[in-house]
Amino acid sequence: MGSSVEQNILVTGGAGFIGTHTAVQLLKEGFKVSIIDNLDNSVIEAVDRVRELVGPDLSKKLEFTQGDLRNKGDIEKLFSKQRFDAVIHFAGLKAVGESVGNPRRYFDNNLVGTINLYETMAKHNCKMMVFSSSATVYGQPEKIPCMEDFELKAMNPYGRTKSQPYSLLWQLFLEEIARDIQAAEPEWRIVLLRYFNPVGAHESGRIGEDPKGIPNNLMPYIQQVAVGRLPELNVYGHDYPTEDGSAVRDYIHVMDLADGHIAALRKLFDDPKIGCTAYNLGTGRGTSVLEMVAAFEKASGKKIPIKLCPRRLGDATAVYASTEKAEKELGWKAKYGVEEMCRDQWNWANNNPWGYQKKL
Ligand SMILES: NC(=O)c1ccc[n+]([C@@H]2O[C@H](COP(=O)([O-])OP(=O)(O)OC[C@H]3O[C@@H](n4cnc5c(N)ncnc54)[C@H](O)[C@@H]3O)[C@@H](O)[C@H]2O)c1
Ligand SMILES: O=c1ccn([C@@H]2O[C@H](COP(=O)(O)OP(=O)(O)O[C@H]3O[C@H](CO)[C@@H](O)[C@H](O)[C@H]3O)[C@@H](O)[C@H]2O)c(=O)[nH]1
Repeated sequence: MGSSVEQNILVTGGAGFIGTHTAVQLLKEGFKVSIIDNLDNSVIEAVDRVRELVGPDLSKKLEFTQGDLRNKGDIEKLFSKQRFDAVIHFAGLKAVGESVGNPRRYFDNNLVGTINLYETMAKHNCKMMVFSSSATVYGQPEKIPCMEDFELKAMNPYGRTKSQPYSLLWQLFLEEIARDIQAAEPEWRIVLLRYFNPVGAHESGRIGEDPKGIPNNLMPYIQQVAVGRLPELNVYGHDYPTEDGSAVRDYIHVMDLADGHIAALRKLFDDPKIGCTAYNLGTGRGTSVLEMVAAFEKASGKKIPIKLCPRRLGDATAVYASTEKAEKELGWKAKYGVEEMCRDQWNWANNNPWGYQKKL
């Protein structure tokens, strides 16, 4: 790719966890960044901290719009003002539990919002997209590591009912929509990034994950136990056929993930034949829940009390990525291990025990 200095990137959902970290890296790499976010699961303070981290000069290249992808007019307004070279599409709701109880809200937000985005992009002839997908599309993999060409088994009805939380089907639908659009209009270039388990925070401790309510995911939960917001961690499953009986995942540092988006953008700009291609973003290493707890205790010096509980419905035993394709084709490889993930997660937690809130 040539110089990225004047490349202008629209980042939907850029005020959120992965979006803020990616915005910092994009600005540092010389891209112009325009964020659209409805602040449904984020706060403007997060964007202010991105500005603070990159400094006043690079901040001039960052624009924020409070808008909602469900409202086509909000997207149209942005595209009619400026030309975007590509879109990184993070905006979406992701709370698994809530999506079971309220699927309409999830389909409306995640599917309608995404379709509005594609339509507006097409209208303005911006046809390059990096999309946030998830390892969840592999369901309960029969083999590990997960390779990108695995059949997405959850798409068959048996897989759907038996092994895939119904609530996560929209992630598969969104991948299918991307593939269909690109197949029908080959000028589109779309990269689907299948994130494994993003954790950690920017090394400054100024930005990080700040879930509303009681966290669903392991690391935010551990973090809240460490700062005294929650009494103990429920460990879901201690009878899995793994070394210590707890489930195994591929945790990836959010800064590595952010850099993966830049590698994906470069691929889009450089490779006219990319079509619609999926890449795993993981480390290729599996870590159990109990190993993660031990690593966090070591990094923080805090004891994390645990309670051994039954398995959580729909959870897979062990999931980790094959990283070969991303290494070979994107020239990207995760740099950080579990130790750095826990160090940075703790630094964020310790400096911001209540997240972006100033006080209780
Ligand atoms: N964090 C993970 O573990 C993980 C794993 C796999 C995939 N993903 C996907 O990656 C994306 C980003 O995840 P995240 O962890 O940063 O989540 P996040 O909730 O922190 O960020 C998403 C952002 O999108 C915004 N948003 C939601 N709906 C919107 C709409 N209709 N219009 C405008 N803005 C909207 C939210 O306010 C939020 O700031 C999501 O699509 C998520 O499904 C996340
Ligand atoms: O309080 C908790 C939370 C989680 N876990 C376990 O920790 C592991 C990791 O869980 P979690 O952090 O919730 O991630 P996953 O279940 O692997 O994946 C979910 O979270 C990922 C990261 O947000 C998304 O990519 C997926 O789509 C979504 O299914 C699992 O074995 C859980 O059972 C616990 O033991 N206690």
